[in-house]
Amino acid sequence: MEAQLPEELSSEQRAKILAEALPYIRAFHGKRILIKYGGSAMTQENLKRFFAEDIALLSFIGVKPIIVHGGGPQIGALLKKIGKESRFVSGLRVTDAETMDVVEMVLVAKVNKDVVSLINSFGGKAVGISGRDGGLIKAKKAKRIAGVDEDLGLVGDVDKINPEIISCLESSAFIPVVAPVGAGPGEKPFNINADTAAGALSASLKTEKFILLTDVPGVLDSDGVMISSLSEEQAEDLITKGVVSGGMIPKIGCCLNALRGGVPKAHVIDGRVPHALLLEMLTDEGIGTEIVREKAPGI
Ligand SMILES: Nc1ncnc2c1ncn2[C@@H]1O[C@H](COP(=O)(O)OP(=O)(O)O)[C@@H](O)[C@H]1O
Ligand SMILES: CC(=O)N[C@@H](CCC(=O)OP(=O)(O)O)C(=O)O
Repeated sequence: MEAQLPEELSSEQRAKILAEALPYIRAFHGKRILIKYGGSAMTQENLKRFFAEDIALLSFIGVKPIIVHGGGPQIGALLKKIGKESRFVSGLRVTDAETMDVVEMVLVAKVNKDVVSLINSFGGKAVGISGRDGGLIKAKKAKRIAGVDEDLGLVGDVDKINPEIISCLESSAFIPVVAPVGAGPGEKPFNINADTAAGALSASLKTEKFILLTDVPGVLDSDGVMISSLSEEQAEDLITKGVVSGGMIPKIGCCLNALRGGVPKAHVIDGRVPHALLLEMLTDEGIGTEIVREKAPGI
């Protein structure tokens, strides 16, 4: 079922919500926000439009959004169509040359352009690039996965980021939309997990926030209740104690990488909620879980 907007609000309620946004608009004006776009927000028609509207709106009020998108399910669907099965190791798709062609076709030629077009249909100035453009993401072959030596073929880790292309686009108020394909040795395309690429880019660009859109309300405790705020240490503790497991482990890992790189706050938010981004950025309550950087002693 498509996500619906709630009942009509009174004019007083509308005015209150708009006025509540002012301090946030002021605080985030001119600031970079890195958003990892994925899950239902990228597949459900209604939610796709809400997301694109949010990005256009944020850009119009002077925020500098940078989007890194996923597309794992879309890659899987095309591979299935051509009769090719994927094998995953710790959530990473083992990528041979033929799979890499499909990954690039789906992420760069299809998903990326669809995201760009939808944002632009709301008046935004989105531009689609991949990590191979302008030398944005240099990749090295991923070798050790979860502490074990593995050969995943053309799967890359982020080696180096050259943010020049992002700064160039931002200086003309373009919104960069990045497909997570990096340039490996000899400029060969490498398949990089989108969460990993997003966290690394957020750290390198020192964004004000790193926001991960996913399909759960946020980080849940052992009783399944959402935790609204975590320190880095508490987040690590949840992994150690096994409260955070499966696909949430690498997500928290990417958040922690962004925080260690100097990003003040990372957020795991529910992309199934209409206008999740605006709710997180421009309202007092926010949504989802924030993970807050611990300041180094003496700072
Ligand atoms: N403590 C936790 N809080 C929230 N989600 C968790 C937790 N532990 C494990 N998970 C799992 O992590 C999943 C999110 O990771 P993943 O499926 O890889 O997301 P996505 O498809 O958005 O990339 C959730 O659907 C949930 O099943
Ligand atoms: C190495 C690796 O696994 N790359 C991912 C890239 C896309 C991705 O990460 O998309 P989601 O965010 O939708 O999962 C893949 O091939 O599926």
